[in-house]
Amino acid sequence: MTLENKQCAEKSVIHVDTSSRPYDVHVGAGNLCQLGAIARASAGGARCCVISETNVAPLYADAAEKSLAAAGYDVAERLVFAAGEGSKRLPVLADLLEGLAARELGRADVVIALGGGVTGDIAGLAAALYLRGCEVVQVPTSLLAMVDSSVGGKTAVDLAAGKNLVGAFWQPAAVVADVRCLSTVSPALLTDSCGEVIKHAVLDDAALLDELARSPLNGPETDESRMARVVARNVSIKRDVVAADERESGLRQTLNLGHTIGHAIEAASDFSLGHGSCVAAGLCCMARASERRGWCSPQTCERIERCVIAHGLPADTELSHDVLMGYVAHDKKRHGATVSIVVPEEIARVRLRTVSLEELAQLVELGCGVRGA
Ligand SMILES: NC(=O)c1ccc[n+]([C@@H]2O[C@H](COP(=O)([O-])OP(=O)(O)OC[C@H]3O[C@@H](n4cnc5c(N)ncnc54)[C@H](O)[C@@H]3O)[C@@H](O)[C@H]2O)c1
Ligand SMILES: O=C(O)C(=O)C[C@@H](O)[C@H](O)[C@H](O)COP(=O)(O)O
Ligand SMILES: [Zn+2]
Repeated sequence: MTLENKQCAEKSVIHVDTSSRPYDVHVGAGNLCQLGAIARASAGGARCCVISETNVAPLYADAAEKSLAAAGYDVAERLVFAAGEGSKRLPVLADLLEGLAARELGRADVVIALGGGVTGDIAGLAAALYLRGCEVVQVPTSLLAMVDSSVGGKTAVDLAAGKNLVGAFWQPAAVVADVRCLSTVSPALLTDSCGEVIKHAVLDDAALLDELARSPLNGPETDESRMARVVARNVSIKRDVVAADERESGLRQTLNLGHTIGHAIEAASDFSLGHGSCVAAGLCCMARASERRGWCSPQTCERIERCVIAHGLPADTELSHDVLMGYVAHDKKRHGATVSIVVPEEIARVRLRTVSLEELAQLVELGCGVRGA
């Protein structure tokens, strides 16, 4: 195979057909230089502004802006906020909105969200709000953002009461994922992101789960080609769900697998633990609870735990059940005295259950902190 063909083989385009707007997710090595052309074809507009953060902007904003200018955009001065979950807050959102206004972006102009899930969430929300909605192109640079947060249109900031409590559904005009950007990601962040990859495999792809358990995605066997394939498969899994249920009235709630307990672990750590690691721990806790309730087999639970542990991700939490329940009580999926949870039954089969807070407390007792007990 010639080099040119090999590069073509690593590229894929996944079409996402949500009811509010259809768009394409471009996955491949070296895609960043195509950003301008993809934005022009999908979002149009005359002017654009890159929103990024202090770690990612020095690495990739010049290349992104060069590509945008080459495609004919009038590129406004970029907006850069402090990296980290601590920035996913209303004051930072307000600064970004003031920044877009100061740069005189119009409603037909384009926000470029360049970064990990934090950037995608807050820049996506800024785009949803600014002038009651302008175009956004998502350019995910972390693995988590490539496989999950850039796709599906959930945007949000956090409140003191919990994660993602203020947000909007706002689909991008396009997603441009360049797996080459992962070359600058730290091993710890790559590992963290694998939590959402494993979640997708548990939801819909038993063969992928077993492949990942044998050969972890954060291991030495992963080259750009494998990474691009796994990212594209993850995007397809998420695409199928969000296309069927964009506003999370049913099926989309399954994407919250591992999140009821995961979000609680994340908030209790004051966001010092990464989102993907917390999802991995929450997923294993729910799998163990499911096994002990007789909802899934020991083998199913073990396959999930094995894959999580093979990636060096946490398979449990040491937080007390009281602390966990204190945070779960603020979960968005709580409706009065009940909470919606996602329970693994088999690999590639999960069930949504509505449980009382008392039942959830029992599941937490069964699934969390059981190692060595
Ligand atoms: N909207 C959704 O559907 C959705 C889905 C999953 C997660 N999320 C949200 O995403 C966030 C987590 O995303 P994340 O893990 O990407 O966090 P993040 O954006 O904070 O990125 C993690 C770290 O990696 C750095 N980074 C990102 N790309 C890099 C690169 N290419 N090279 C070097 N450093 C890089 C960042 O600067 C940061 O320090 C959470 O806020 C979570 O709630 C949203
Ligand atoms: O896209 C979705 O839907 C998801 O639930 C994906 C999750 O991985 C993501 O963490 C999402 O932000 C969680 O949504 P929330 O509504 O529980 O905050
Ligand atoms: Zn998540």
